[in-house]
Amino acid sequence: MNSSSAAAFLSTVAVVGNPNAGKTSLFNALTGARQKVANYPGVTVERKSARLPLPDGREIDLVDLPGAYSLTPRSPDEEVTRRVVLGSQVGESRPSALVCVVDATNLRNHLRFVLELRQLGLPIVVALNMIDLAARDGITIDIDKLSELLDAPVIPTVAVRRRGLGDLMAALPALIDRAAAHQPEPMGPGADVKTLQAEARRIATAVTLGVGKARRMTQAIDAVVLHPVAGPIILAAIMFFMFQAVFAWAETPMTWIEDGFLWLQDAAAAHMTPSWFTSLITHGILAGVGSVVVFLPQILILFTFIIILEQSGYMTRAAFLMDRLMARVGLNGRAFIPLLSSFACAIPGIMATRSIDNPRDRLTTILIAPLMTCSARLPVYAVIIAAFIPDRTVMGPFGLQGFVLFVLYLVGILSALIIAAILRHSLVKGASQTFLLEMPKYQWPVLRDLVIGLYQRAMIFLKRAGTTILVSMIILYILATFPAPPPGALLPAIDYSIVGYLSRGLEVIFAPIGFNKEISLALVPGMAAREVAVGALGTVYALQGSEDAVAQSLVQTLRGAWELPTALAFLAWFVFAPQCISTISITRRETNGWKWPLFMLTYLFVLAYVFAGATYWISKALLG
Ligand SMILES: Nc1nc2c(ncn2[C@@H]2O[C@H](COP(=O)(O)OP(=O)(O)OP(=O)(O)O)[C@@H](O)[C@H]2O)c(=O)[nH]1
Ligand SMILES: [Mg+2]
Repeated sequence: MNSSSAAAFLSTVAVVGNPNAGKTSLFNALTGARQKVANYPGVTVERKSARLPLPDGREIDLVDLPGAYSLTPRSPDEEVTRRVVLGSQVGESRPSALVCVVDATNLRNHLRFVLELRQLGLPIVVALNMIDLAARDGITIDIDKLSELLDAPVIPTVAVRRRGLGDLMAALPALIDRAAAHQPEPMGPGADVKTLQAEARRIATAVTLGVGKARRMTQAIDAVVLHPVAGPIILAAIMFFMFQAVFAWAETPMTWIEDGFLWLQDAAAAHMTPSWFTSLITHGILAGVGSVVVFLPQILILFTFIIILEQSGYMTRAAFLMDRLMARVGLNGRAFIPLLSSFACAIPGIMATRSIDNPRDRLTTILIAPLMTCSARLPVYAVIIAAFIPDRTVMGPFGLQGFVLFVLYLVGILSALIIAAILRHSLVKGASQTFLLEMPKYQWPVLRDLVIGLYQRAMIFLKRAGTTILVSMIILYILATFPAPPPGALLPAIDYSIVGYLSRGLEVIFAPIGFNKEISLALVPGMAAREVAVGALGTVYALQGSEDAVAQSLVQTLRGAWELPTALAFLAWFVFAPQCISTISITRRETNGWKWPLFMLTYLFVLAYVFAGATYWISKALLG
């Protein structure tokens, strides 16, 4: 068979099931893909596919889908699942078979969807996933009986330990053959939800042999972490500790990276003849990119915490704790996960709003997502904090620097809640919906997922440093060195360049809020990606320094060049920072038009300006 006819016969098999059943874990384990897995419902919001070679030499196209409770979609991500499964997705062939993933500890709820899917007439195989957790809870399942009652093969699996994968693979060829032999019968009226629910219960009871010590551990932990008083205190303590760690643990690796870049700068300067090009390498690229890359350790520490909290199942408890507060400002409880993702980056956060069923709730969440402190802002905060906030302790062992970082994140969250409340009473009126959140079981984080998650974060960050940031730095450098100063010029060369003129113009706009011309200038490339602002400061100050001055880190330079009120105003600016271009464009895509992204841009700009200005003038008055 040549490749084109092979492609023509490629069958599609879809992985379907309730949210958090372990579909993506299974998909990753089977295909070697690295899609995001986390211990809460609603992680996958798009269709993802990969080739899978079967034991008999054929290949299939395996598709991972967002979790759904039924084929009656309640949110845009469930709609994706429905369309793919029913074959109504444009440009896509209907899957010829389904792998239905169910959570063995939650059969009563998960079997209902399997029964509904079975009515489609497609060949199915059931992956009875998470049997390790079932065993832990003392649940035993009669697999043969389940298979008989469902009239489909049932394969016990532990997706995260790769158990049962061989058996599952072995079941696939027969499935494809059956699909090829019969066209699925057209769907009849089908049983209603209540009937299916009752049947699911009946089957679950019939095949579940022993429910032993059950979920005693989960209940014991929940009694503490969901306690109305202890719960919020624990949540605040975890967040507080997380930001302390970001500063406390990152110091040593950051020094290494910083020293490495300084060494490179010195080495380049020493081995290359002084020229425009040498200066581009040392002052433009190394100073600019280096001042951003040093923040890699902090980003990784932050994500270690986030991933562990996600995987352990704690994040859903945090969502539960926040739900009352969020409901009070008119946010849907389902907004928690998208907002949480926005701490990494607003883009996946805004995409994750697809799991919110109510369009108004969804829009509100999209509009406030950029107020969650994304990881691109961490370098900006960190460099200013390192330069201006003394490294001393407050309250016992806790550091002032980590505390300030915690406060900055908190200000972002509080402003988001306030803005949401305002929006719900003005532009985006209407009742918001309550939601039911399924609490996942507690689990030890899977090391492999943690490592993959961190690796992916590191790559995203370094890739940006090597692309967006690098390119911005080169453009900035060129604009900062042309035209060359006239002979006998008295001011630093940069003052005669295009950048010099531009920054004097921008300074007019930003001087009232305490920004100098270097900051005003850095804000422009900062629109490409926020951390570029730091790189731009690195380059601009490196260019201003006298040629023979020893290279010093950006932190040292800023300490000498800025006053404290300016530094604080800069921090305040970035809490609201009119977001990067990518956020605007994803908002345009997800809201189908320019109206909302422009609104978002405007309101954030106004807030940033007002808050930075207020911070500047108030702190100036207080500090004399
Ligand atoms: N112990 C155990 N944990 C599992 C197993 N399969 C998945 N998990 C964990 O269950 C959680 C959910 O896994 P995912 O693969 O993200 O679930 P999903 O079905 O893709 O979820 P959505 O995309 O939200 O619908 C993760 O924390 C996994 O590590 C399993 O067989 N055993
Ligand atoms: Mg998934």
